[in-house]
Amino acid sequence: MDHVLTISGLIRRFGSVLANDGISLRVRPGEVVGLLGHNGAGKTTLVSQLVGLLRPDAGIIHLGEVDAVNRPAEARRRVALQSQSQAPIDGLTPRSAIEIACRLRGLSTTDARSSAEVLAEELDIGDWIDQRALPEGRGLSGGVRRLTSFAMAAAAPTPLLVLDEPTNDVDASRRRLLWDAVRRRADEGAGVLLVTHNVTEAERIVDELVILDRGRVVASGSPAQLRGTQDTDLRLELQLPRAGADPSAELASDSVAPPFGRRMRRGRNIVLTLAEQDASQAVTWANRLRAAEQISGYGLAPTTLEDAYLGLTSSTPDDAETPDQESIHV
Ligand SMILES: Nc1ncnc2c1ncn2[C@@H]1O[C@H](COP(=O)(O)OP(=O)(O)OP(=O)(O)O)[C@@H](O)[C@H]1O
Repeated sequence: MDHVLTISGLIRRFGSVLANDGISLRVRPGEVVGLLGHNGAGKTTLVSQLVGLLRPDAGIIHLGEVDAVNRPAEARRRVALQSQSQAPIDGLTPRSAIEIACRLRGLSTTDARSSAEVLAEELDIGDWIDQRALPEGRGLSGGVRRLTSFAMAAAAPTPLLVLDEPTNDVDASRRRLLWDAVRRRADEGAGVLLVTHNVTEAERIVDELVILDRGRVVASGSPAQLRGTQDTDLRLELQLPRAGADPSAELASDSVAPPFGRRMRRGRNIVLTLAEQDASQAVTWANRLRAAEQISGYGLAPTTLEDAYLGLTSSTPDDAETPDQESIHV
């Protein structure tokens, strides 16, 4: 099947910063591809190039058959973008903003009207659809503005839909509606590139994930592939006491410990993966550690993509409280 987006060997520098360092990725029609990365990983730089706001230093960007670097105006017609910053809708109502976005993409007045109605219903923003956005964030909440931005991008069908952190400021129940609306656009044939640093949310709706770290692709594949574990695998999280040695540091010489897969440390928490059949041995081991006050508590649950993601990417300022993060395969 032809790809709606093909990026190959993309390089973009800002002075001495290599913001995109040879990135390659593809999006097929009907597919949601998540682009994950910490702050500063290079996500927005990539998006800006594919919509023609920045020119790459090297590399290929094709939107379908169109070379987006050399024919940006033509490429722009094949992609709709919900950018990370709020759409400038002050003075407009959500209804008029969505209808204008539709008209700019060539829809008739009648189709623009019905598209705004459908999206208001889909996203449950009917109560504010005729309320005017005012300067300085007055008139409409951040969440309704964000949903309106999404609706403006999604209202007229395009081969590629690019969403840069679409759920910022949106409440939990409308987030769900938004994800359903994204999935629906893909099921209707659009390719979706979803840019986010919210791993848990992305995991629920994406078909493929591309993980960026410091401008480079460090991993890509389906969520199950990236978790790097079997669907039945479990994670045992040990909480260490404030001043205690790490009881998982000497696993090889611990005869009671079950075989573990991946071991990751974040501050005072140790996450170990294990096979389902070793669960009861793991609980016995953890109970013994707790009785000996070597740990203050533990939890056993299915493995998460977030564990794999944190193992693949470099530490961020968020990890400042947990400077001793390390990822180890044992
Ligand atoms: N216009 C610019 N001038 C100089 N440096 C820039 C510019 N834009 C981005 N950078 C740098 O390029 C790197 C990648 O930034 P980018 O905004 O693409 O990351 P990001 O993954 O989108 O981050 P965030 O999640 O915070 O939006 C960072 O080191 C950033 O400081």
